[in-house]
Amino acid sequence: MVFAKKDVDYSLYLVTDSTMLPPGTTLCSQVEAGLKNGVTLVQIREKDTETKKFIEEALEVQKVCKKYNVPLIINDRIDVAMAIDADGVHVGQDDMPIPMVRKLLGPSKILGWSVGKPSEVETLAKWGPDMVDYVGVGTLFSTLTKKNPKKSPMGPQGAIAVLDALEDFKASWCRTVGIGGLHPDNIQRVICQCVASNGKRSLDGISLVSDIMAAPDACAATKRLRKLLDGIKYQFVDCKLNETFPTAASIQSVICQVSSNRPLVQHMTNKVHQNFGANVTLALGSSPIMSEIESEVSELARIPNSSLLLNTGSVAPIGTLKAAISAYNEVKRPITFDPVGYSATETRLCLNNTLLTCGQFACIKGNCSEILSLAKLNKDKMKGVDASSGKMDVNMLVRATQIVAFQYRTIAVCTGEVDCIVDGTFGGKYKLSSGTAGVTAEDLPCVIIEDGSIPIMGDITASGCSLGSTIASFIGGLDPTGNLFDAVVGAVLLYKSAGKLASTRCQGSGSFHVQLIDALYQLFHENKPEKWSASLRKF
Ligand SMILES: Cc1nc(C(=O)O)sc1CCOP(=O)(O)O
Ligand SMILES: C=C1C=NC(C(F)(F)F)=NC1=N
Ligand SMILES: [Mg+2]
Repeated sequence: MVFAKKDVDYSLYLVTDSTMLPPGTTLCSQVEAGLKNGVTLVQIREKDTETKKFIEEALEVQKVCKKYNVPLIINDRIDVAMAIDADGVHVGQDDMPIPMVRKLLGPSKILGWSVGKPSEVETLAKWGPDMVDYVGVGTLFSTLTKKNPKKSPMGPQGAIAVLDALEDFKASWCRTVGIGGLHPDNIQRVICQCVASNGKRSLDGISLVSDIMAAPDACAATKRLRKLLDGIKYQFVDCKLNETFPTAASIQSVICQVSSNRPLVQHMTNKVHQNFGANVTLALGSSPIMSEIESEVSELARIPNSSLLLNTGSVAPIGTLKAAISAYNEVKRPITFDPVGYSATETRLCLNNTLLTCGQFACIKGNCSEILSLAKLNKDKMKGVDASSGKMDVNMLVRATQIVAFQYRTIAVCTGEVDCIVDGTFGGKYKLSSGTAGVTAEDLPCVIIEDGSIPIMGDITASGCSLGSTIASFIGGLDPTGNLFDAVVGAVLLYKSAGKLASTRCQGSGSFHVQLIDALYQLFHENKPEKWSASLRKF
């Protein structure tokens, strides 16, 4: 049986591994359980099996695949693939070169290649459409399944770079599956975030080993995966994600929700910010808890209206920060991420990039340089920097904020003289293969808040960090019917207006600290956004 290549369904691609079978299961029983519940492609990958046994197993698996009319791919062993007339072969970068494999297999067989970086895509594109039919994009997340791993986890951002390369090098024929550490807790995020920057393609499927092969109930495991793949909405927070333009009325409603829900805002943040952040949170009718104890994150996340502010000035061990991200994601409670000093040092770059792959953030907020670095638009690439004033051109700021919002499927906030806020959640909608149907970062709705500069803001500690406290309070205080974008925009608008008010009342930076808390308290409790000095405008 020859499968027409265009008909291959890459959506749920099972790769076998008989070294992890639970008691009472066999290679074939696990594969059949998968096939019965939605596996659409099978690859037999048995690195340590002798050829004779490998062929016996492959023939058995092939029989089961034929029963479900699903193609069988053989990993690495081209000889075995030809001997049993399998439907295709998958090879890695260090296996037989693709052109040779294609010569042996002939044109109609399916040929897959492991790809980890754009340069490998350039090679594949040069070979043209008759060579590689699909690529395994990985290693997405750390995994114990692949022995002596040669690649460190690339995260969704690494996969985006590969998807971009496929578009840049015009390899439109080539399909893609993500692989490496994929499980129900990260699959929707991966499909949602792994979209080419031109919006024209997302992954065609996901490929996994242990989630099914090591599952005591492979039927249930496969059903769960199938449901996530066929879903269309990634509801990562317990509130509304619809893209509406915030108004004074909608912001007033957010404040009513916050004051009645009194959110618990867990701060994992730097020492300097802790005290002031706690007072800002209290001024906003919310209750702060400054906790970096790993063993209590799950309990805190489960408290109604919990909200996590993760400020990477925190000195908590990375394991604690990762545990907090997982705990809040698991219960769909919001995380506000503040990648302080994002790329100022190698250490911070590595820490921030690692945390950015660990979970879904409701909001990512940073200053101009942090957002520009996150968007990989560092200054020298920036035509927009005005030589004399050194001021950043608003267009560049908006562009960078849109890129961050798009790539992390989050609400991105860039703070400075002008604040930009972009909604990159797409309402939580996601889809295999077709990306965002061509919608790109620059199409994303952006709100600008300009109220002139407040120079004294820079003369106090934790002014930027405390905007994080404000955002986390507002998001955390939402009802399930509350709107995430309204909450973030409302928080920034309130903070900017309070800053302006405080700067007119203070005598210096010392009293500015106090005046800022008073102004936040006053504007919050008055709850008259239409009277605030800072104003919104659509970009
Ligand atoms: C077979 C394989 N290839 C990878 C790559 O990165 O190319 S990672 C991997 C193992 C994936 O196993 P699990 O789903 O259990 O994490
Ligand atoms: C190393 C591998 C990487 N990717 C894939 C697949 F996902 F199937 F493309 N299979 C492998 N064996
Ligand atoms: Mg290999």
